[in-house]
Amino acid sequence: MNLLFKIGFLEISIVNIIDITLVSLLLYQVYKLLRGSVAIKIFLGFLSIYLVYLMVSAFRMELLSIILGQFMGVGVIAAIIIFAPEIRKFLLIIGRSSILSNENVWQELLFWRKRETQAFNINPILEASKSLSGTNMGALMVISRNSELKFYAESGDIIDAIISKRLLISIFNKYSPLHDGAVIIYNGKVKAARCILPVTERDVPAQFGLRHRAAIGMSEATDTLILIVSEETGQISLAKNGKILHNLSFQEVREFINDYLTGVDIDEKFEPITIYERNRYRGSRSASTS
Ligand SMILES: Nc1ncnc2c1ncn2[C@@H]1O[C@H](COP(=O)(O)OP(=O)(O)OP(=O)(O)O)[C@@H](O)[C@H]1O
Repeated sequence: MNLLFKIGFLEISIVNIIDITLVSLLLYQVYKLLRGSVAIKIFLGFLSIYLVYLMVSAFRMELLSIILGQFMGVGVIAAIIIFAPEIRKFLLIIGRSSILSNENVWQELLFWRKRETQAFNINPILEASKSLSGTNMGALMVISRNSELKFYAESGDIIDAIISKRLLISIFNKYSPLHDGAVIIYNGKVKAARCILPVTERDVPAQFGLRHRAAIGMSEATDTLILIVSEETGQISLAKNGKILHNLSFQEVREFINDYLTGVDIDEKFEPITIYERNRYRGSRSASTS
């Protein structure tokens, strides 16, 4: 059964409407993924050529449609090469938002194991952050609720020890051989230290150095919450889903980590980097005019 609607001389079926809605959603997701990067300009270029190609074909302009058709054919391969990092990110987003990406779900399905709650005592993380921030020691902590992040853990040194304030402070002590890089915290344990995180390729405010860029990059690639202690200012920030919250109080940090670990959706509370930049600009303008 396929219901048909008539709008003037146009006939649209339910399937057409679903098709158009899905394509619009897909294009919006691709736009969101590429927004702020150079790739968006290339993507819009491809899209315009494709639209011209469709129009030319509809008007049966054969010579032009053959030329543009050839270009589109080669263009698909070129797009795969040019957009390789974005395609990877897109697949990662699909993978991480799927319920099957949760390692606990696999364990449950395969071994009939009861799902464990990933909430654990976060006081050591907060106390260590307080101490590190007070002594201007930089730190980068990746908190994961549903994955051991083996791939990233293996880029550093595996530790697999129960978290404690002393352990975290020792790791991030400037003289410790483990201080360079990030720690991965999962299920109440420091899984690894000295881990290398993917650095974001987006434009970020100049004040954010490599530590913050790595935190944002990791939050784009995985469903984790990343805590950053700035070595320069001692300020504490959290990154989630490519967004960041800067200069947080310890109470706010506690609430965010607790919410994240108990499965509350906190993504909406984070500021996209573009908004962060705008607010900062407004803030500095009002400060200079007052
Ligand atoms: N890709 C990465 N993965 C993990 N850790 C990283 C990565 N890149 C940088 N770091 C960490 O960040 C440190 C450098 O921080 P940098 O001063 O450039 O950043 P920042 O964002 O300005 O932070 P801060 O405010 O602490 O100065 C490095 O010593 C290293 O420990």
